[in-house]
Amino acid sequence: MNKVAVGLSGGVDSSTAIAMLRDQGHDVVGVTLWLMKGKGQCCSEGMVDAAQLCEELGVDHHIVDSRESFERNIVNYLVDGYEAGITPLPCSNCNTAVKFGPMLEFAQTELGIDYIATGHYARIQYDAANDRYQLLRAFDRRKDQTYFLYDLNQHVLGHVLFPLGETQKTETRQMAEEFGLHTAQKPESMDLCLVEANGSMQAFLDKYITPKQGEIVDQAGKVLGQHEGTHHYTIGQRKGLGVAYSEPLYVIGLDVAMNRVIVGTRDALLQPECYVSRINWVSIAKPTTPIKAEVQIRYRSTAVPATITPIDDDRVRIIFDEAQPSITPGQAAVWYNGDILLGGGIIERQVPES
Ligand SMILES: Nc1ncnc2c1ncn2[C@@H]1O[C@H](COP(=O)(O)OP(=O)(O)OP(=O)(O)O)[C@@H](O)[C@H]1O
Repeated sequence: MNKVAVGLSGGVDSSTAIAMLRDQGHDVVGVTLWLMKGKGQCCSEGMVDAAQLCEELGVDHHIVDSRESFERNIVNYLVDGYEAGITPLPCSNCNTAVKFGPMLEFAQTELGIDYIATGHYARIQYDAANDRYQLLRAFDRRKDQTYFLYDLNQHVLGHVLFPLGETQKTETRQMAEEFGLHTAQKPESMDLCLVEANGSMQAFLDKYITPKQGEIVDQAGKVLGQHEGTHHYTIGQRKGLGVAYSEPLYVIGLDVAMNRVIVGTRDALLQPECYVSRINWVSIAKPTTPIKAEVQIRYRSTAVPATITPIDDDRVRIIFDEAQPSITPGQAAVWYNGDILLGGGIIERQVPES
């Protein structure tokens, strides 16, 4: 029996995770990070649900005020990124900088508890041959969240449990019912927490970034329309361009200096390669020669075959077997060998060829 501090958002997954661990005989406590002001998951509603759950289970519940860290690491990161013309991925950053590291630190130093757990759908296994903790895709592939966890370090992976890694989401709800948890029928969160809290990413960003009208142009620089601010657009976006054209048009570039949104046809979206930095090698040590792997460039996209060449400690070049659409600077590229997450990093802005 281990003592485990379980991260509780107030949702069904973390509720079931803590109940499962207690059922298996672990000595559990709940920890909720207070991330944002207002109502909703991660905010007051989530904290109340988590507190009620701990009361039902008869276990202690701790709330850690993490609002300042969330503001600094996530809100500022997003606003700065969108202002600079990229589409930052907040969730992996949130997991690394706001959730896992600080929660483990809190558990170990404040509670004297050596392990934390969350309701993420992912698996960890220890590879004795390489003395590394490996991160593996969840059994429920549709719920798999490893893409957002690529940046966790070995220390954290060695002290985290993912009780739902081998569970199908349908079974999670069933277990929650069987455990009699009041969160059993709570609806799924459908989007980023900040999007849920603000209605849309645009509404969130408009609170921080002053809209600045500019031109929508094609690759030749021909003006096709007007936009209300480059931060409203992302590479690959098709909807909401308001431009009439003979073929569907997509955002293929954001030129912040010229305050222009560049659009093109689907062919123009295809890129054969990209550069990725801020690398974290997870399940293997940094290779010295190119490796073949399957690379995922968005949470919901399929991993596709590619060759990854380490350039220096913190940078790789990825050449896809087939050119890919919507390679988006700021999003994570995460590479796998089957179920095993090998590593990942952040897609760099493409440097135009001169
Ligand atoms: N504010 C928080 N405080 C502590 N742990 C959290 C918090 N938010 C999320 N977590 C942990 O991270 C896991 C994944 O969070 P995510 O936001 O992806 O929600 P989810 O998959 O909908 O899970 P849940 O149903 O538990 O909300 C949660 O199951 C929980 O263990």
